[in-house]
Amino acid sequence: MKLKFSKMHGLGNDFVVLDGVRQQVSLSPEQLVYLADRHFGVGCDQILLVEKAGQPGIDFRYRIFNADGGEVEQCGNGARCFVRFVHDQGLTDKRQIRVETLRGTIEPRLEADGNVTVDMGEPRFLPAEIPFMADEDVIIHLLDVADETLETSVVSMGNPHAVQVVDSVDTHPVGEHGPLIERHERFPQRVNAGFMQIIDRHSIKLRVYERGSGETMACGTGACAAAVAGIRRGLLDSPVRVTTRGGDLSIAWGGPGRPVLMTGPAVTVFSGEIEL
Ligand SMILES: N[C@@H](CCC[C@H](N)C(=O)O)C(=O)O
Repeated sequence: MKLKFSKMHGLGNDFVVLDGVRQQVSLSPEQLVYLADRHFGVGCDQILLVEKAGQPGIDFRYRIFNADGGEVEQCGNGARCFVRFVHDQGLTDKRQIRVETLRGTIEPRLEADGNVTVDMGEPRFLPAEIPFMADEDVIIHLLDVADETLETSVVSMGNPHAVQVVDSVDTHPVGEHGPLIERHERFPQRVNAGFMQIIDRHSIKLRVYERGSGETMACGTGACAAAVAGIRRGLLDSPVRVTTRGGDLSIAWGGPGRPVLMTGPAVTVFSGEIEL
């Protein structure tokens, strides 16, 4: 089977994007892992699949697979690439679309300056998939990791994030703590581990060790989760500039009950065809 794909990225968080509207796409976990493999396949952090929507009023269905082949609920940098892909490929002429994901609807919009703003929906501090969370008002949880007790905020942006404040993202042991947090027994579905350094009330530096992909250059939902956690903890004010290893995102949040707006770039690198 030959599959057409585009290689895209949002701040270096890179994707293989597949058009499942005009071609038949049904991939096994092994084929997904092969596509994501940086040595034997195309190479990416996530594979994004565009499908026809299953409900009226929605433009497309958006499916996301981590590099380990597991399907997940949400991907923020991918959402920006998604709207650029469907627009540039002629799948729609709309600049703002409604997209269904495994956890609700998001609305990405292509801006005149080429950036994309995504209405990511409401964050939640009581994710059903994280059973140990007992009270939505509890915004700091103590997590024992590597002989240390970490103060983490657990935020769902559709997908789960455990975010902590660190003194320096450059020297913090992200590579050591990230995998331990990702697979901590308190997260049966595993979790994305965020490490944020507060620069001032409107800016942070962020590294994210992603569930199923390892540390990435940037994580869109991780940026939303970190900004939301910082605002709820009284450390930050909206909008927040989030500086990742791949560049900057702007995150705006009006507080509980309001959606998170994420703005940043979406870039196509090349398109190709691969035999699977
Ligand atoms: N890179 C993404 C998040 C992708 C999914 C994540 N690894 C998960 O397992 O939840 C983003 O930009 O949000």
